[in-house]
Amino acid sequence: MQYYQMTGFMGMTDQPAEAVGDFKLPDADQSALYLDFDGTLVEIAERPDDIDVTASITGILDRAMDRLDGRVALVSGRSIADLQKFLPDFKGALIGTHGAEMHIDGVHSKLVEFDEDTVRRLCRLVDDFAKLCPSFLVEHKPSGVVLHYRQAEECGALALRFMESLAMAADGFRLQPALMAYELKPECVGKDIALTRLMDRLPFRGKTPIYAGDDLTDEPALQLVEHRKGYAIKIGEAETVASHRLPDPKSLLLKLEDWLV
Ligand SMILES: O=P(O)(O)OC[C@H]1O[C@H](O[C@H]2O[C@H](CO)[C@@H](O)[C@H](O)[C@H]2O)[C@H](O)[C@@H](O)[C@@H]1O
Repeated sequence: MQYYQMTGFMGMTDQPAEAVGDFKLPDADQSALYLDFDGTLVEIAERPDDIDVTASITGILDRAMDRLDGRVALVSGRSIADLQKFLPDFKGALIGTHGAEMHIDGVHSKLVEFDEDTVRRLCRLVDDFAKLCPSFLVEHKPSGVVLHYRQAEECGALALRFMESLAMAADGFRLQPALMAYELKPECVGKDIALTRLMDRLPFRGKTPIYAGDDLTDEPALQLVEHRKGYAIKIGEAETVASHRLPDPKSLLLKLEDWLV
């Protein structure tokens, strides 16, 4: 049994055999495009602020917005403020902080309730802890906090123990393991939950969903897209519920470029 089957992300039936990248995207006129950000659209970098949002990425997003009449959304673990910092001209929908917030048509909304005092306390505690090992990097989010250890790999186990303890003590919050990072986020947050809300409103409603994502946090969203008979695309080699796969962000950009001609 595979990992995602054990955790309930993946059904017990075999996935269809398909060579990596060997699939055709559906008619753009009938589709909506949902893209994870880090590791899917942009390559992973040493630090969250080091990512390179290339002209090719912004160009593809512009073309997709045009070709799909605005049915393009980014679905990220990053906060919306952070996404907007990297993509100031993007006019599509944004789902941020793993589904805790949404920005659409210039309107920002908070999608889940959580205790803001607890978030402030968690941020302070993680900030203090990180001072013990200067290579740690702390990222504050509106609804949580991330402890990055990419520059302090030897401290990964220590980071896990500390963040696990905080998760146990903070009512309503849970630990989210991430790429070389541990995050504390509200229990009720999920990209799939936010995505359901977005898919059910115009201009996304009734269109075939195409979702690309690389992380564990994308799996519930990929599962939702499979369920809705859309195109779930896993980026990278990790196990997945998705029926389609591409090796890296570069190949996703090429696939989208071909599709949008
Ligand atoms: O949901 P995503 O858009 O994939 O965001 C997931 C997290 O991405 C960022 O952290 C990761 O990417 C960084 C830049 O490549 C990398 O340095 C870090 O090690 C990764 O964990 C972001 O900082 C987080 O807030 C997102 O949740």
